[in-house]
Amino acid sequence: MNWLIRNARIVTKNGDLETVDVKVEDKKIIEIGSGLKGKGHKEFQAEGSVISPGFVDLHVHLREPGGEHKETIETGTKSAAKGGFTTIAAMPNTRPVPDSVETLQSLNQKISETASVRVLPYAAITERQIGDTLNDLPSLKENGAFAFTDDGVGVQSADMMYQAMKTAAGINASIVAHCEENTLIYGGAVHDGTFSKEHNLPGIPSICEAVHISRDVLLAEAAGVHYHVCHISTKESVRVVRDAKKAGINVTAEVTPHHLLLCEDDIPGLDPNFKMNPPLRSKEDRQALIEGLLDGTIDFIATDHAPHTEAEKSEGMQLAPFGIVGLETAFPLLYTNFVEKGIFTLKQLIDWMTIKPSEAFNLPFGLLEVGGEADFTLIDLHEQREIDPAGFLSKGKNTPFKGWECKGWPKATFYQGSLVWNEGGNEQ
Ligand SMILES: NC(=O)N[C@@H](CC(=O)O)C(=O)O
Ligand SMILES: [Zn+2]
Ligand SMILES: [Zn+2]
Repeated sequence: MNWLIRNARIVTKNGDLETVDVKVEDKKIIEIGSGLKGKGHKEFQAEGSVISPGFVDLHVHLREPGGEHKETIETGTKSAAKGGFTTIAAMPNTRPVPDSVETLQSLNQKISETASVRVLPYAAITERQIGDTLNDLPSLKENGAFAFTDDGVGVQSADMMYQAMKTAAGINASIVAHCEENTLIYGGAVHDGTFSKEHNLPGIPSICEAVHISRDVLLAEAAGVHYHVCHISTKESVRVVRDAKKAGINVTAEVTPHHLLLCEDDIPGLDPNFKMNPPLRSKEDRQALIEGLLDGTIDFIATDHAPHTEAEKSEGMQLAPFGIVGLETAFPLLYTNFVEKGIFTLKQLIDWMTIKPSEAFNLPFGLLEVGGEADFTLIDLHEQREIDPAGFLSKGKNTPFKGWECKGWPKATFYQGSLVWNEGGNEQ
């Protein structure tokens, strides 16, 4: 399908909004300008909407194979499209784990059959993510592994991490780390702080994350690899990454919308929709994450979309699984609470959700440009609506943001020139 998007507002390099038409042919953007003429192009009236490159989320749990009761590649990518995402990277904590060429190939097959946006599959660092045996990273890379991670658990052995990093460096691949030192978890379900004390619960201290990051940046320096920190959550972690960058170490980091928006003081009670890993930390930690993003220590935003069933999330704070969904609420939440309040600019927010993750991993996505992929989303910055999990396309309804009033809803998403999400009323 060839499209002519009419009168969308594009964010220019210096952050202004300019009204443009965008012409799409053969999955590519072929022209951006005003008053463009089409020849049989289908028109899409985008008056009043901002056009952004499709969002890129490098931390998503699609749960398939093995966790289809929580999410599938089909439902997770529909949820992504509705949230404005056109490229997502799928975490490997599935059953089976993509730790062999066979399991990865079968995952790729399923993606090509059922995904409605681009899915980049991570492969695991260690066999079954247990941490004992290093996978055959070169073969996995040859078969389409986007990068390597054991997300869901930390790699406990420094030697294992070092071997993985050296191997990854040799094949120009990235190591992506869930940073958690098992001997410092203490059975915690929440952060070791005011909430854990008030409710007499075991807490996960900040050092549980920061000691792994400290270890890993030194290993990454020695191995000469690109090392990426998942869901950074503490002020100590931000400091370690900042110092490592200053020392010239090739480290990048991501932060989630929930760690930017919430802290332990916002947990209303023993509600497992506020339970995720890493946990919501202190308000000083939250402030350090915002500052880290603003000064470039933290490179981009990733949702860590982690769907679980309502039954699983009803097991109480201590027993319920860690994780919350994020794809359908990320942009509206961040736009409303940071851009509308003047803390981030619209351009900063869009960059942290598009070009910044792409640059960190050398991906050719995340820009709206002539000759580039026709991956974009049209966003209504004015209509205000309440977050209603019942309306999510994701199977997961586990969000702490139910009832939050937001603006900035993606109204239509195009992936490779196809309309993959549309609230309707704009096609002619
Ligand atoms: N973040 C979470 O709380 N949960 C993730 C695992 C992870 O990202 O570590 C999950 O798979 O449910
Ligand atoms: Zn993780
Ligand atoms: Zn995760």
